[in-house]
Amino acid sequence: MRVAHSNVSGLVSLEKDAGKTEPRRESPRAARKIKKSSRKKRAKEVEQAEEHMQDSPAEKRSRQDAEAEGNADADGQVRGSGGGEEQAMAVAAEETTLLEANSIVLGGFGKKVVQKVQRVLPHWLAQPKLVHKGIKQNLVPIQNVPGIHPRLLKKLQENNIRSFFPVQSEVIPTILDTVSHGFLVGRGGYQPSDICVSAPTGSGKTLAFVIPVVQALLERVVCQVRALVVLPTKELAQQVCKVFSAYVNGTGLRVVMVTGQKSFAKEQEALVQKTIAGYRSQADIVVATPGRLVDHIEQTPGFSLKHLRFLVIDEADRMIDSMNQDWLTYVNSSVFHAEDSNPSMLFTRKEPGPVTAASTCLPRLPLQKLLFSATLTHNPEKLQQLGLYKPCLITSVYSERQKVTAERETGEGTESSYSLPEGLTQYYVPCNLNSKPLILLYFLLAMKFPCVLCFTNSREVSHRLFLLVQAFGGVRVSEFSSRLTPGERRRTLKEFEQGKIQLLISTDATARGIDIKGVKCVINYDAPQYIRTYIHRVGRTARAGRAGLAFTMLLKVQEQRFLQMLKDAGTPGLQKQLVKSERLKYLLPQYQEALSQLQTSVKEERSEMFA
Ligand SMILES: Nc1ncnc2c1ncn2[C@@H]1O[C@H](COP(=O)(O)OP(=O)(O)OP(=O)(O)O)[C@@H](O)[C@H]1O
Repeated sequence: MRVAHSNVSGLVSLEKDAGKTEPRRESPRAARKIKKSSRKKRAKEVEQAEEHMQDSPAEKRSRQDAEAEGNADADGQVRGSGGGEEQAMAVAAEETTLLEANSIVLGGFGKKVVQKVQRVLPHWLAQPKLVHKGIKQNLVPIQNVPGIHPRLLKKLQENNIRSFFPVQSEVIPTILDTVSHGFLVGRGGYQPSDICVSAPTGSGKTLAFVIPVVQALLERVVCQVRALVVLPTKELAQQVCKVFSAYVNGTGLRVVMVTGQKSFAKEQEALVQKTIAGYRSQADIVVATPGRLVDHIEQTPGFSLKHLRFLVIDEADRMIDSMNQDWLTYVNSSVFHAEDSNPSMLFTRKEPGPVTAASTCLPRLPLQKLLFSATLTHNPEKLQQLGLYKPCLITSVYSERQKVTAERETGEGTESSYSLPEGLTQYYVPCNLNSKPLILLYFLLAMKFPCVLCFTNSREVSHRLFLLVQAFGGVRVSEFSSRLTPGERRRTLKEFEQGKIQLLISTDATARGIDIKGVKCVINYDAPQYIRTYIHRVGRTARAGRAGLAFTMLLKVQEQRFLQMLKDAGTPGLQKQLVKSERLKYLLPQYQEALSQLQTSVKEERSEMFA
């Protein structure tokens, strides 16, 4: 039976069911003892009560008299007054003790001292190789970086690259070192380490993997898919594909992009060719988005990754977030469990495991993973999903001050070190909902900001803001979001890069990785929710050591949280930029007109949608 009663703190406690829960304080033995003694006492009380009932009438009367005078106790012995109460209290106290001994406290909402869990990171994460340099002061002439093939040096010069950025001069030799004995076997026959690179936006990570991958494959004889680069968006894949194409040009290596920009059949044709002897790979390097890649692994006959040597995961933290698409499982099964794998192959394919005598008997073709991101997670559980082998981490920071420790957006409570571009100047602009569009127009019209990339938090806001600015006039404006077809998106980015668009209003579709050289200023029209989003958005400017401005519009209610988020992240020097309402006044009449025009446009669009 469960009996509810109040304990001292007023919380309700339940007498536990026998055998279901354990006594709260006493050991089982002590509890049994207490129970036994209480049973004895109760028996004694019952006995005495019975005796009391059996008294002769005379005795009863004298007892009653004595009781009336308050002088009788339960034993029939005459005591001092109040003896009954005392006894009742003693019994109650005893029962409470007994019940407490046999009960658990539910709730327990009082403050408890919780011991802080000390996080212990794996050594490779806790002790990264730090590239502690700024871009401009630490350019390394390309000839000074050891191991680069003369052919590639020539290509670099052709592409106007005279010096390497710090992260490139560190990462390129590290990767090249792992292929110093050719790409078919690791050094000494061992599986090479996977390499993770965490470096700020615009620090040149793309070239840091393009150069060593192309160099490693320069000597290949048969065309097979040996490098696979996976990226989260089509635009990024296209960008990376362009860089690869610039460096494989004239080498005989082939790069194929599979992102869904072309029809599936066209991509299949580009990947494999059917001959009388079977299927022949047409690609050495495949640049892909995860969904389309899985489609080809499943549905393209002859497309195989069994010769894959490099798996490059760009924007790695974002790609980890998309692990639920299971793309890595498909890649692994295509690499290690290919149906047409030949057991008599000189180089075996086995997933990396412990080094044993048996494992070193046959030469193994290793699969090396290369991870790149400006906001690489330091969460071991997340990284574990990638199945990294003896990874090493290269982290680039400009200064201790700019070392950002944050990963609050995921709420995972783990610390990561991010850093922002050296040439970035950041401001926040206090505003209210009505003044937001006016401030944006003021920046563009009065302050004449050229080439502005403006971020909103949704495609609806992007579209309306675009319509509003268009209706206002005087600004060459475009929008970029999933409302546009891939072709329109490509065209828009091109025009923006060519300077034909002054203001590009975008969702977070352009927040990551997109490299548009002329972006002078980023405006967060809607404040980003997470530090990672902020870092990628503002990283569209101040690239490659250039200067750039970032403005974040903040409503009063957002100010504290946002500034705290940046402060927690250790982001220095966010300055306040006030725009006084008097300065916006001259825009008001035209703005009112634009608003009513916007209403008409929205109505028209709605009626078109439901027509
Ligand atoms: N050694 C170099 N010399 C001159 N320019 C370079 C060099 N390396 C890269 N760049 C240029 O710097 C810009 C940024 O490079 P990249 O896009 O690789 O940066 P990133 O680190 O990948 O940035 P994000 O994290 O935003 O993706 C590009 O325009 C690129 O052409």
